[in-house]
Amino acid sequence: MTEEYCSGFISIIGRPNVGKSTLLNRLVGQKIAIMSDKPQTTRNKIQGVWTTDTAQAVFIDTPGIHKPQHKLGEYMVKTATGALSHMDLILYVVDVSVPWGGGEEYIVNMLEKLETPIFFIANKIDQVEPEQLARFLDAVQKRHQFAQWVPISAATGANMDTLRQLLLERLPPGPKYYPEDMVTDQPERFIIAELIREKTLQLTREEIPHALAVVVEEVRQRSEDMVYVAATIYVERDSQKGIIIGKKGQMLKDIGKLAREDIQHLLGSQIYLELWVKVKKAWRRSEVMIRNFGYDSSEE
Ligand SMILES: Nc1nc2c(ncn2[C@@H]2O[C@H](COP(=O)(O)OP(=O)(O)OP(=O)(O)O)[C@@H](O)[C@H]2O)c(=O)[nH]1
Repeated sequence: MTEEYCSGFISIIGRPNVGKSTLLNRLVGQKIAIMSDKPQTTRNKIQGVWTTDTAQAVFIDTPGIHKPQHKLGEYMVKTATGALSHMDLILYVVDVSVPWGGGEEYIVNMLEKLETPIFFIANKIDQVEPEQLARFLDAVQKRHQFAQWVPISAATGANMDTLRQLLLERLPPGPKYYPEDMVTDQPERFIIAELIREKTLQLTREEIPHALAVVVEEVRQRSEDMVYVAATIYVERDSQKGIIIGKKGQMLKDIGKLAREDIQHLLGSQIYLELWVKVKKAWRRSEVMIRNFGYDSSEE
């Protein structure tokens, strides 16, 4: 039997301390940290990937879901809402051991504007009696609707199998974006792509938008101490290609040099890095998503 592979992008959101990281770690087992000194480049960064035989869930961090205190806050919230609308599923985590309050209502009001399916994750059920949990859920269910209500304990693992099952059922048909080994001990390919992307953004500054993809085509051991890496930088317009290549190819050389240094550091061996720049117009949404998530939330 051939079953269609499914994949999608999921964001875990919620107020501070509700257990988002604990839940993520339960789901993917390991956090992937992406190095960058430029905050914007890690906006919507990948937090982790969960791969099964039939599906792959990519978890994306969309910071900024909080009550805006000032203009920048409002901007952040707008960006976050934009990013959330690109997700296939949102896990909205709530701590059932503390009373439901205005902070939660604020988030829910914002979430209700989205069309993205949302699971209400009632976390820390190990902290409350069943009656208290029932009352909590009942109060929220009277006022709001969610695609699923899933009580769990991220700390103890209670009901996590149910959540995993429900989550897999929600993923649309799609490719395996990342190799399995990414969440075990070899996230090289992914990190190499991130490093190249980071250097490209760093050197070209505002001249190209953050929507740019790096695909690592090949990582091959050439000799005992030399690894060959081939990667393609995808952009949307010819003008952007020109900027990245630069005069007489100088920009691309500089990007390659900086990236190579970091990759050498990462892999602990000499690197031969070959970079191409290609224009690919009109990406599908899923393709935009794989572009390492530096997309502009206003684009479609
Ligand atoms: N008892 C209990 N504690 C939990 C559970 N899930 C998380 N915690 C604890 O709650 C605290 C906050 O958990 P985090 O996973 O760091 O919460 P977070 O939402 O990522 O927090 P921020 O990073 O501040 O947004 C930690 O001390 C966790 O150990 C749970 O299901 N039960």
